[in-house]
Amino acid sequence: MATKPRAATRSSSRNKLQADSTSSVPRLTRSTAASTSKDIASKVATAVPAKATGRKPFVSRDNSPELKQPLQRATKSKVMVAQQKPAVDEDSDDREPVKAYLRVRPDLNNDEDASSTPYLELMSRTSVRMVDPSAPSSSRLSSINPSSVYTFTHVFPPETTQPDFFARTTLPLVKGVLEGENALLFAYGVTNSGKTYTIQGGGEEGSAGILPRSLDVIFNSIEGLHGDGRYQPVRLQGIELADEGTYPLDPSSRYRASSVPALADILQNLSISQAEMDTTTLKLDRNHEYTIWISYAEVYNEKVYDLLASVDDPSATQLPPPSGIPRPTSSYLNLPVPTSQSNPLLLTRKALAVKPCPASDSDSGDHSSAGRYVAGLRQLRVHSASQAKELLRLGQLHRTVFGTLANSQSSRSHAFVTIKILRVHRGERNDPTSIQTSRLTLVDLAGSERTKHTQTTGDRLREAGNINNSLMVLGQCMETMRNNQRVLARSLAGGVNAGSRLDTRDVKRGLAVVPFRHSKLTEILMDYFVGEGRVAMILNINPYDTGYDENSHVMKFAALAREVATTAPTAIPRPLPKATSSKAKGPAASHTRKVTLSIGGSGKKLNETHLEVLEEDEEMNEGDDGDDGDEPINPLVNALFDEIEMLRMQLFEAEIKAAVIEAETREEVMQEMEARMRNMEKMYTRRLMAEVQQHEMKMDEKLDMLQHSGLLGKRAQRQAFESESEGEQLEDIDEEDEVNQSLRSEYTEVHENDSHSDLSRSPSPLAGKTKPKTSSIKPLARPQSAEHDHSMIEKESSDEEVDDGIEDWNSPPPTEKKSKILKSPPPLLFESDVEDSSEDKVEDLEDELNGLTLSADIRDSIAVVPNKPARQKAVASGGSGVEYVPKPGEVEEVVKKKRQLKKTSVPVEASLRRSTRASKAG
Ligand SMILES: Nc1ncnc2c1ncn2[C@@H]1O[C@H](COP(=O)(O)OP(=O)(O)OP(=O)(O)O)[C@@H](O)[C@H]1O
Repeated sequence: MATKPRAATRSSSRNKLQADSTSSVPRLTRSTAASTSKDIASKVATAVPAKATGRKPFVSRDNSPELKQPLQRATKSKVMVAQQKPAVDEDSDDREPVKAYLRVRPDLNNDEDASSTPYLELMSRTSVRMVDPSAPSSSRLSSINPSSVYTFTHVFPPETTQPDFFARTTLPLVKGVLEGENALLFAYGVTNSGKTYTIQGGGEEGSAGILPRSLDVIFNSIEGLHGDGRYQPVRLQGIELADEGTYPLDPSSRYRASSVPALADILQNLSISQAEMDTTTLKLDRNHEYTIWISYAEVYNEKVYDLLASVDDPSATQLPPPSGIPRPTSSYLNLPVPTSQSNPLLLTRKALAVKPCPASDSDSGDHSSAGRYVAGLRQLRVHSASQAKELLRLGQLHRTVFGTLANSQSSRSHAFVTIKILRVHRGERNDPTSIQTSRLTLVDLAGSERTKHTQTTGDRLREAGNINNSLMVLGQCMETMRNNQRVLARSLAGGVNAGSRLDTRDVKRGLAVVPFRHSKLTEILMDYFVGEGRVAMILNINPYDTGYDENSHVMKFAALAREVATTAPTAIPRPLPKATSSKAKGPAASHTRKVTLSIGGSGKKLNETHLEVLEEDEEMNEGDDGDDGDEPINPLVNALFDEIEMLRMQLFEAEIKAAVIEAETREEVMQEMEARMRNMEKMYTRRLMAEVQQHEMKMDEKLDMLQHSGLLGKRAQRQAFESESEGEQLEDIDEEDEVNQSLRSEYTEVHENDSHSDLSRSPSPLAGKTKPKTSSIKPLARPQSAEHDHSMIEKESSDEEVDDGIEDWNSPPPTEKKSKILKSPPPLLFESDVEDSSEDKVEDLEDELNGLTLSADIRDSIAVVPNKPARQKAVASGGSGVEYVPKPGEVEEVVKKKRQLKKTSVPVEASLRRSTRASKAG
């Protein structure tokens, strides 16, 4: 009877391959090396041998026949086997990278100022940029780029809701677990970044985290498909018969923490909400029955503790034995408060050992591939989501109590919740070998802040050191796995290119040992990385209250994790283990600390509880979980292994140190170079500015010279003349008329004055200038001596200098002066020069004006000596007065000189303005 189904299975395998060879020709045309490479990749990605995995999760009882005992194989499943096995075999390299999700915590201070997150910028749905705010702004512009772009599977901005986050990250894993896959999800980030909020949730409506939601979805989906719990899980993936009388369990029974009003009632600040429910339901194969089991552990100070150790299990015929020493009360949740200081309450908890699973747990029968488990960790069955949440609440309470006792506001331990699902086909519920186990582990890691930032001392320092150590080892494991995978890929590529067969032993030899055993955290998680399981990581980041350094460290960790691939998970039925036998337990070391716990606050009575916490070390030879203690372990091999790991660690540390020194040196050199470049930049800028100023001054001087020489004015005049053409000419004519008139009026006035007094003088030319030029020509008094007048006019008209003085003080300088200026322009380098030259100009002009006054005296006599045509004109005018008639060309001459004077006055004015400005500035 036993051989027939086995033959059927083998034949079905052959059928599968045959079917595949015809249906999947392209796949089979790949080189042998390539297919070998897949096989190797799935098995030797790390130095710790992986389990024989790669089988697809089944969707019905028939699609994983090779996992079951031959006796249980039904012939009717052959067809399905033939169809599905090839896919299983070919896809044995079901490796996928670790998924990394980034979640940005909102600003809880409601700080709307966006500048409070200067170093984090969301670039897309999968990437963010971080810019080091401490980097000097100049270096941001330089070639040295202080910003880094990090890529994730998905980036969740601060406004992401809990349901949305759950649906995108955890729901696919929950689905996989219900179908027989294993999955690990851990939250990583610095303190206060939202890890606990993400996993467990907040207190508000709709803020339940991924853990309660996962439980809701699981129980929604298996509604009506509950198994009877005849078998219970042991270790990592083993199954054993449940204790008699523990099943069937009344689903309405509840787990209890305490029968005494206790500390548990006071420390009720727990975030796992009972009221809220996620209504998502997944479609499952209804031919299966499911039982759900929960375990809750924490790693604190490199010791593993069971957070459900003291929970009263209603299914157990007797309560778990009280741990520790007979003192006032037993386990930590049954705490009467307060107690006196002289008789402190003793809290005991025992650390659990992490042990290798027995070979029987491995489907390959290989001891090394069976993984490691926490010996003595309770796995409690739950029948409903609310029961599960209640249990987790108690575990959370336990964690909070001990966290509070450790005087810590934040989670200083790594908390692991594992939801284990046992699934069996209804028709095979009595066959333990057909039971499949799958598990989902959610890990809330302790904050990743570094000790140098937290300035911790004493116990806190030890705590922080252990946290950092475990997180560092996790990083090292990932790095080694990634390097191994690269080595492997290179070897495979080389083998394929060379067309040679690959020797797996050679490939294995080139792989490094992954240091999982260097910390409890990695030891527990190891199975997900080396064996089977899908791994996802949530990066929590709080850009508001935490620094750039801390968060960039977290980002780098994520970047590393994303480069690691894990093997796709599989559900494997396990053989029933041998009967368990108790073994002699070795003495356990213990660590005791005394703590005073104060409870109370505003409006509450202050209670003080004096506690003594006894943390016992794990027992070295505990054999309560079956045959794992029987595994033959060669002490020499173990010692050598430890030696290798130690050396590797030393090498790793040395490399890290060297890398750090190199990075620091580079940074120093870079900063020095930048400083130098900045200094040079400043120096050149100063020089440039000085040159620009000099050029401006020179330009001003040149302009001054040009203006002094009248070149600029002439050009402008010429241009104006060209543009205005005729109109300008008309203006000139007007101006000539004006001059003509003013000469006449002066002439008239002179004669009028002469009629009153011979000694009176004509008004000064300046006064004449202020007079309206449109003054009408009065009838002139008859000149006393017309001949004298005429002779004087002739004399004056022959004297150019005197004529120049007639005009206003804007009149152009004499021609000799102009040429003088052209020949030697006055240097205007110093203020005093400017002032001197302008003062000189003013003095010159005043002299000219004085000369003008003198010429007025002369003009007195001019008016009375009209020339002949003038006299004739006077007669023609009716004889009422003598009118002055200018000589031919006289008016034009005066106009010309007037213009010249105007031009000369412009540079003088400019010089005056500049000297005024300079004196103000001085
Ligand atoms: N997405 C979010 N939306 C609203 N509040 C949040 C969010 N994330 C975190 N918080 C709040 O921020 C605070 C800190 O979060 P939490 O305790 O989860 O941080 P943590 O990373 O677990 O810290 P520790 O490592 O110290 O335990 C809590 O008050 C929490 O309610």
